Parts: sequence; structure tokens; C-alpha cells
Amino acid sequence: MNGSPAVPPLPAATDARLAEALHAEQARLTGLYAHLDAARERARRTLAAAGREAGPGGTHQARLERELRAAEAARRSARLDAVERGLCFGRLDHRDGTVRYIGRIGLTDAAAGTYEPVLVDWRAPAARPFYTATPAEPGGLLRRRHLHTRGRVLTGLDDEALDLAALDEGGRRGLVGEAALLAALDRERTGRMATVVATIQAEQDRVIRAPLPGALVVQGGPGTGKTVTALHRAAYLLYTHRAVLERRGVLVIGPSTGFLRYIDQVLPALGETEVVLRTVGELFPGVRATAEDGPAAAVVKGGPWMADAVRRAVEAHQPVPAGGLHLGEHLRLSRRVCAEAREAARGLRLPHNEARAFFLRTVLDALAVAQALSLGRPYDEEEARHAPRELWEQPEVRAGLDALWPVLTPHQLIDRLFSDPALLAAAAPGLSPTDRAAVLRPAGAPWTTGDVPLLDEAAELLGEDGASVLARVRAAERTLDDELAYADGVLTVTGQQGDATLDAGLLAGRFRDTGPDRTTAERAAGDRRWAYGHVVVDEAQELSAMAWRAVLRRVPTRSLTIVGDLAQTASPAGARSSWAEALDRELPGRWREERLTVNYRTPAAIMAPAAAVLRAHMPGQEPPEAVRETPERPRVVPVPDGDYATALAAPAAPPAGSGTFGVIAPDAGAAALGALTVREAKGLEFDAVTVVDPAALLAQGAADLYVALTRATRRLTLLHHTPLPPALAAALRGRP
Ligand SMILES: Nc1ncnc2c1ncn2[C@@H]1O[C@H](COP(=O)(O)OP(=O)(O)OP(=O)(O)O)[C@@H](O)[C@H]1O
Repeated sequence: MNGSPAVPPLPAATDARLAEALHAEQARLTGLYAHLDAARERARRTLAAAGREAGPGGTHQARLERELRAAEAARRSARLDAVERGLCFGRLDHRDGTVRYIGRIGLTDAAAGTYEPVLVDWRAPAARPFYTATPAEPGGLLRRRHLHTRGRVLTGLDDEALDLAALDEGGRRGLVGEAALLAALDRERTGRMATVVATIQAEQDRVIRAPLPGALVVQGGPGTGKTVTALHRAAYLLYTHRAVLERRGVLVIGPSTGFLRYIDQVLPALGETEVVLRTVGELFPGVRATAEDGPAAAVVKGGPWMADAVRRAVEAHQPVPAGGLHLGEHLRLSRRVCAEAREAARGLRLPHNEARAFFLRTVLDALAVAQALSLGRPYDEEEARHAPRELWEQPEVRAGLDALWPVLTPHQLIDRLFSDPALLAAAAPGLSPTDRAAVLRPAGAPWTTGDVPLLDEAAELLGEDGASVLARVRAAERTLDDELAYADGVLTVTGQQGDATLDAGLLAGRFRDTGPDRTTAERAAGDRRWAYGHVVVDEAQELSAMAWRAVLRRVPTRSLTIVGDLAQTASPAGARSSWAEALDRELPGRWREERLTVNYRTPAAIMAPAAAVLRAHMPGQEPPEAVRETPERPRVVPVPDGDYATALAAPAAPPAGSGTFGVIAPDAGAAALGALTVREAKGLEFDAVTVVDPAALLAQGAADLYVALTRATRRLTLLHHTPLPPALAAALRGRP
């Protein structure tokens, strides 16, 4: 991968000046790779030295420092290894003669000992004009040059003169490096998302470099680069706020595991490794929910009322026996005493399992007093010390008290809630019988994605059992000072100081580490209570109210990037007409919105019928403007007998040509056809897409048809048996 020749042969060039420029730039590029190799060698040596030092010796502090050094060296090494492809992609020539090369990572001249920057990281402020300068606003630049490379070889150059006021605007909302952008957009897709560092557009750059504090919502139509922009933003934030974010990590939430596979190479390629990728169904460690609820159940489980329902289900496990407690001839407590013990325990405002010890102690004391009275014995200090413990050792007493305040796991609670009609009715009295019937199921049924936020809610209300709480409290006390100091720093950096709902103590609790031996991403992934430094939510329009609660619990500083398109909402639990509806309940006054307006994926000929479907069925939603033109119009293939399997297998059917290919079909038939459902296709793209039965997709939901029609980068084929929806048919015939 490393040892390319000093100056490789030049690509054929007719123009002598171009050949000369190519030659000079190739020499510089080769020099930059030499710096990269040297930096890699240094990182490897540091890593090896850290490995030799490792071991149990020394003080706790010294061990910690060694481990942190080793972890930092490993990260640096991984970052340097990840930037081999497209190391340098741009050059800026300033009016004052300064020349800067822009790349995936920053490099300095260590060999000369000057540590002068030789390559500027794309996220650094000095690189910003590469993305934002226009002829109208050149920002001190004379020229922007795009370098095209394959491996370590320079294959082409693209120059833009920025100092000529007379230059025309370049059209299309100030696209930078149009030639470079269009070349990038026309490339064949590989099935994995690529980075776009070389061609980030100005409206995307604004999102990427927005400040860390607060929640930023990015609304944009299909193909506007929401995902790619959000991932570049994660990389930018990790670079700019490394001290905070590297230690806390960044969580990226996507709609499906297929989608997460599609994007998982982007951040390492941008030089970032401290990122955890999860679907909402994977947010609760130890539970992997893959089953989906039906639409009715999804709506019921996702609604904000479920927070109350879970709370009431916990309370239903703290009963007061109607006739008081009878555990033996001399062991009786009145209903009132039981009720007082319960109210006192609830008054602690601790999670259920953590308040149990107090409840047990109160009731055992009362039982011991009742026993002494009933037996005519004095209740002295001696009796008070021994009697409660002796009572607790009696199995009937234990069983009796367990019934009044049992240890509960989230799994038990949610399983019971949906399998015990009486518990469900008591916990969710506001739900109609039909709604309740929609969520009832046999005990022990597999977990669905909609259960995960409820398990999380339950875990929050139940807390842990006594033994593990004690262990955590002790561990926390040992490091409390450190954590408080650190949390205070986080509040300052994220601009949350002065927020009445957050203080350093609370943050310190949420930021408790479990040890330095694993990477941040590994530790974070296994810890339900991990507080991330930043959370990116993709396809955010799909999240239910309960899912939002689970997500926000993981980011107490409320530093989020939320990207989505309200017009693409497929989930019945997510359906909303504005972001305010989705966010105002949990983030009142704490989010702001940016918009992306240009579609970089779908050519205009494919976007036109998709936009017609949007306008006809979701008035009020605006389709994005397609930037690409391809001559190919969508192909319509009637399948008179409705035999889609044969139609898909027929040699005359698509795909024609090479590249990636996807088939999207209505939920009912997708598996049998080996096709993707709309849910599975969310966020993905293919060079060629075949959409099966558009009318059935429309019946599933207008957003489903819109999503399916906007997945293709080049070719769209529609197979249909039932007539095409009128708006789609008219647009395909070329009528509005
Ligand atoms: N500045 C850019 N330079 C090059 N390619 C880009 C740029 N912006 C977006 N793209 C490309 O456009 C395509 C669509 O981007 P992306 O998947 O991020 O869009 P999206 O808004 O998330 O779409 P959807 O809502 O349909 O999921 C991707 O192939 C992406 O690489």
C-alpha cells in the first residue's frame, strides 16, 4: 500500500501547461505521502513503546497514564492508516501568495523539525474557504484546485479562478467545483457510502461546522446529502472538540442494520474511530430486537402516554393489601401501616429497586414492633437490633414482603405489561380496548424494536438492585472528584452551564467510566447509562416519542445532530407534520433547523415523477431540486399476469449495465421476491432500482412510494400489474 515510485508516470496530457502542473503536483503529492509514511512510523514506534511499558506495575495514576498514552497512540495509528485513499484532494492559492494543501488529515513537517503544516485537515478553519469561496465572495483566494487521485497517483486537476469578478456565478446555488462535484456524483456506487470531503457544498458546510452545543435539525429531501453531511459533521466535531468527544464518544443512530453497514466505513475513512453505530432496536445492551410491531401496535407503543403506562406498571408492583398484611398469628400490619411504608419509600424518589431496601427495613421494623406487642414483650434496643433480621430470615416473611415490593427487571416488567390484560388496563387506563388488544401478546414473546424504548424507560424507573448500587456508589466515590472536575469542563465546552436541569454532579454520575482498558466506543456500547458527547440521529422522522426519550437519555448535554425528511416518514409511530411536533415535548426551545435543498443522487428525469407523487399525496412538502441530468427516463414494464418473480428473472428485465442494483417491493411480497422492503431500503441508494407495484406501495403509504422512487442514481424501472397511480402515470407521460 505504501511504496509507490518517487514520481510515477504522468497521465497523457495534450496541453503542455497542464502536463507541467500535473508533474509539479504529483511531486508534491508524493512528498505528502512520504510525510504520511513517516508519521505512521512514528505512531507505530510510540505504540510499540507503550506496549513494552504496559503491565500492572506502578501507581494507579501511572498505570492510567500509560494506558491513555497507548490508547492515544493506537487511535493515531488507526487514523493514519485510514486516510491512505485520497489523502490530499485540494489546494488553495491565496492572494498573499500563501499556498495550502487540503487533505483528510493534518500533517506537519516533522523531518525538518519545523513542524510547519504541510497538509491542512479539511476540518481546520484554514480549510474552510475550500468549501465556501465563490467568485462572488472569494474570501482572499485566487484559485481553488481540485486534485483527483487514484492510489498515490495524480490523475487530474480541476481549477477554479476565484478572483475574476466577471466570472459567471456558476449557477445552481453556488456549487463549488462543479466539474469535480459532477464527476463525484456520476461515479458508480459500490454498495458502501463514500466520503465527500473533496466536494462538500456550501449549504452542507454550514451544517458540518455548526457549533457543538444544542440540537441541530437538518431537514432535506431525498439525496440532499443529509447522511453524508451528518457523518462529516461527526468527524468535524470529533476533530474540533477532541478532548470532550473522544472520551465520551459519538453515537450514530440509523434506521436499520443494513443502513449502518452501508455507512460504517465513512467515519474511519475520515480518520475517526470513536463512534458507536446503533439502530433504536439495539440501544438497550443485551437486547437485540429484530421483530417489528404491526402498525397499530407501533403507534400505541411509541406514544408519549407509554411513559405514564410504564410508571404505573411499576407502581402496580408496589401493592397495599386490602386487608392489611397477615404473615402469622403475631405478624400483622394494618392496611394503613403498609400504605405509610409504601408512601415513605416512594417519597425517596429513588428507582424502584433502589428504594426496596428502605421499604423492607420500614416494614420489618413495624412487623417486629407488632410481634413484640402481640407477644407482650418489651420492644427494647436489643429487640430492635435482632428481631427485624430474624424475621427476614423466615421464608414466609420474605415471600410476603417480596410480593409488596419485588425486585424487578425491565424485561420482567415489560413482558408482563403486554401479556397481562389486567396489568395493562391498570397501567394504561386511557387506551381503548382496541389499542390494548393491539399490543397484548403471549408472555415470553420476542422483543420488537418498539419494546426497546420501553425497556429503557423501565430500566430508568427500576434502577439496579441493592448490591450493584452499592458497588457503583463506592466506585463512584473513589473517582468523584475527578468526575466532577471533568463534568464541569464538559458543561463549559458544550455551553450548558447555567442550565437548571443539569449540574456537574448529575453529569459526573452519567459520565462514570468503567475503566481505561477498552476503547470509548466499546465501553459506551455496553453501558446503558453511558452519556455520549454528541448523538447523530439519521432518518430521525421515524422515531416515536418513546424512542426520542431513550435517545435523549443518552445525551444529557443535548448536543445532537438530527437529520431527516418529514416527507419520507414510513413509520406509523413517527407520522408528524413538523419537527416541532416531534421535538417540542422533549427539547422545548432547544433546537434549531437548517435545510438542505439540492438533490445530489436522483437525476432530474427520475426526480420529476417522484416529485409529482409528493405534490399529489403530501401537499405542503417540497421536493429537492435535482442537480444531475441523465438522458435515461424511467422505464415502465407492465406485468399483465402479476407474476413479478418471473418478470424480475426475465433476461429482458433490468439491470442493464453494471453497478449496484436494488429491487424494492411492497411489504407483503418483498421476502418472496428477494426484494427489499421500503424500511430496508431507507437511506440506501443503488445505480439501478426496480420498483415493484407502485400502486401497492402507495396504498402502504405515500411516503413509501416516494422513498422507493428516489433510491436510484441512474436507472429506474417500474414493474406494475395494477394501474400506476394517476399522478405518477401523468408525470411519466410528461404531463404535470
Ligand atoms: N457534496 C457532495 N459531494 C459528492 N457527493 C455528494 C455530496 N453530497 C451528497 N452526495 C452524494 O449524494 C448521495 C445522497 O446522499 P445521502 O445519502 O447523504 O442523502 P440523504 O439526504 O441522506 O438521502 P435520503 O434522505 O434519501 O436517505 C450520496 O451518494 C452522497 O455521497
